[in-house]
This record gives sequence, structure tokens and C-alpha cells, in this order.
Amino acid sequence: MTVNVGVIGAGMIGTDHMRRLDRVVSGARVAAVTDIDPARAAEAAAGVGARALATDAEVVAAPEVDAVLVASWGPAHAASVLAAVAAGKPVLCEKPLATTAEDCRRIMEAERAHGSRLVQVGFMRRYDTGYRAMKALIDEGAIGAPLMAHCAHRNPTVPEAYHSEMATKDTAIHEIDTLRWLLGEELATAQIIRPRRTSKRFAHLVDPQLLLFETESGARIDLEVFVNCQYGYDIRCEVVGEDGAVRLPEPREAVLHAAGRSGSSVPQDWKRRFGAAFDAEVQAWADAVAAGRIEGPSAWDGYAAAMVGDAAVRSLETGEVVPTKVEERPDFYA
Ligand SMILES: NC(=O)C1=CN([C@@H]2O[C@H](COP(=O)(O)OP(=O)(O)OC[C@H]3O[C@@H](n4cnc5c(N)ncnc54)[C@H](O)[C@@H]3O)[C@@H](O)[C@H]2O)C=CC1
Ligand SMILES: O=C1[C@@H](O)[C@H](O)[C@@H](O)[C@H](O)[C@H]1O
Repeated sequence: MTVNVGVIGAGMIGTDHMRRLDRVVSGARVAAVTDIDPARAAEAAAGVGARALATDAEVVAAPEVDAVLVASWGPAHAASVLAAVAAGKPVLCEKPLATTAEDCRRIMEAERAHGSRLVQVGFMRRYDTGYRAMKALIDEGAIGAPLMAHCAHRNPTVPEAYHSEMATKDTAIHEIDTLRWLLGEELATAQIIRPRRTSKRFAHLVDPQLLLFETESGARIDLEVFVNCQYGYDIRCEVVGEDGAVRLPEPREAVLHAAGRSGSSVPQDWKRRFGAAFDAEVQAWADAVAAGRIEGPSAWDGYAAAMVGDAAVRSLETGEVVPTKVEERPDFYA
């Protein structure tokens, strides 16, 4: 079976996913595309032999569309995901599932009313071979009980529209999900500390930020988010346990020796750093849709991450430690 995918949002990652569905993933194709910028939708659709449609509702309702991929801006995600769930169509939604926990809760309620899972959230780091190797070692007990994690998430620069809350809700949301998954428990508190700001930022932006979390069992996580670090897209993660420590491998880049120096280049964006993880994620989703089941990060994962995100954002102004209030995972998402 070929899964006919309707894509909502033809921006940077939307077009990258369309290329992936068209040329990399087997058993799937792009059938329809929409964007609030119709010219962008038309150009993207023409590139992959798909139909350009005017709205997300039209994409969801199109009879040829079996499944939906949402790649619009975060605040627009919830409406498109709810439309797909109402139509009973599987949906892969780029992170974040929604920009508030309340919207994620509405999505979970709609999905539970439908009776089976339809939603997968694009937390693609769970498909990265480096993170997967870390998880396998932690799960087999190689480092003993985890006590601490030290992480960094650096981007070279961000556009002016990027604001201080996005450091949590758009950027750190990756680590929030990954740490919940790696450690197998929820994050119970969140706090944000502000170092001196870099001068190389737009005036409105708090950058860098230091995010601190405590898990339910008392492990501590520190995460540096620095989205104007200038030099590259640099993702770091180390988990320290009672018997050892495990660190995310650096991406494999050739080592150049020249002009009296030796070194390798740093990826400049998520496309290069996590390209293989995106390929694996979208292939796994297409395979699961074709087999009539949905796996991978769920609406619950999107919700739990959003709860932590909401708590962290509350700390942004005050620096207080804020409880995340993530409740027990419902059996539906076991
Ligand atoms: N997993 C990852 O590492 C990454 C995830 N993302 C996520 O992907 C999403 C999109 O990000 P980018 O592609 O970088 O943004 P972008 O700004 O390049 O593209 C977003 C597109 O969505 C369109 N759009 C906005 N609202 C819409 C609506 N209601 N209906 C249809 N189209 C709409 C815009 O016109 C734009 O073309 C975001 O949620 C972002 O967090 C983005 C980059 C990397
Ligand atoms: O998901 C992503 C972007 O949306 C986000 O804005 C960046 O900060 C992240 O590094 C990238 O992976």
C-alpha cells in the first residue's frame, strides 16, 4: 500500500519532509499540500507532483489523503491536528504538538474519543542512532541509576520573530522529551536562570538561558539553551549514573589536517545534524500507517512536554522553581 500524505505547511521543514517522502521514504508519497502562502504551496506541490489546496481543512478532507503531516508554525498545530483526528486520519505533527498544554489535552481527549491512537509527535531525536545507543546503555544498567544529566542546545542564530519563550517551547522541548524518554520518568520541576545576555541577539530576546529540571526520583538536569552561539548547531547530552556516564556521540564529520591545524566542521542546522533521524522517523511512521497502527512519540508525550514547557516559561520572569504537575499517564497511552 502507498500512503498518500497531505502536508500542511510548506516552509523549511515542510519542504524537507516533502523531499523525504518523495525521494527517501518507501511506501509513501505526497498527495496534497497547503500553506497560508498559496504561492509557496503551489511551488512545493509542483515539485512533488501533488495537488495544492487552499486550507488545512481541505487537505484533511481530501479523499485521496490517507494521512496528514503537520509542519506549520507551532501555534497553528492544534487546529490542524484536531481536524485530522476528527476525520479519523493518522497525523504526524512536527514538534511542539501545541504551544500550550491545554491544547495538547484537547487533542488527547479527541483521540481518546476516537478510540485508538492517531497522533505521532515529531520528536525525531528518539530515532537518532546516538540517542538510541545512550538509551540502550541506560536501560541495560551500564551506568547504574542515573543521577544527573548535562545538556546543551545551541543554534548559530535565530530570526527576529523568535522570542524568549521559544527557547523553551520550540528549542528545549526537544531535550524535555528526550530526557523523559532516556530516563523513563517525568520531570517534576522546572526553573530558568538567566546568564548575562549575549550582545549578538535581538534586543527583546533572553539568550542564553539555563534550564534546570528535577525528575520525579530526584535526578537533576541542567540544559543550556543558546540560540545565537554563532558557530554552529551543537547538541550535547551526557547522563551520569551511580556506576558510569554515557555521552551523546559527536556527529561523524571528516577530520581535516591543513595549514598547521587539525579539526572537523560543526553542522550548521538540524537538517545536517539529524537528517538520518528524520528519515528513520518518517519511514517508521509511513510503515506504521500502512500497517494500520500508530507508534512513536504520542499525544501524551506532546502533552507531558508541554506541561514542563509551561512550568519553565513561568520561571522565566521570576527564576523560581515551578512544579510541572504532570499527572499519571493514562492507560490509553501505556
Ligand atoms: N524537529 C526539528 O528539529 C525541527 C522542527 N521544526 C518545527 O517545524 C515547524 C515548522 O518550522 P519551520 O519549517 O522552520 O517554519 P517555517 O516558518 O519555515 O515554515 C512554516 C510554514 O507554515 C506555514 N503556515 C503557518 N500557519 C499555517 C496554517 N495555519 N496552515 C498552513 N500553513 C501554515 C507558513 O506560511 C510557513 O510556510 C515548527 O513547529 C518547528 O518547531 C522546525 C525545524 C526543525
Ligand atoms: O526544532 C528546531 C527549531 O524549530 C528550533 O527553533 C531550533 O532551536 C532547534 O534547534 C531545531 O531543532
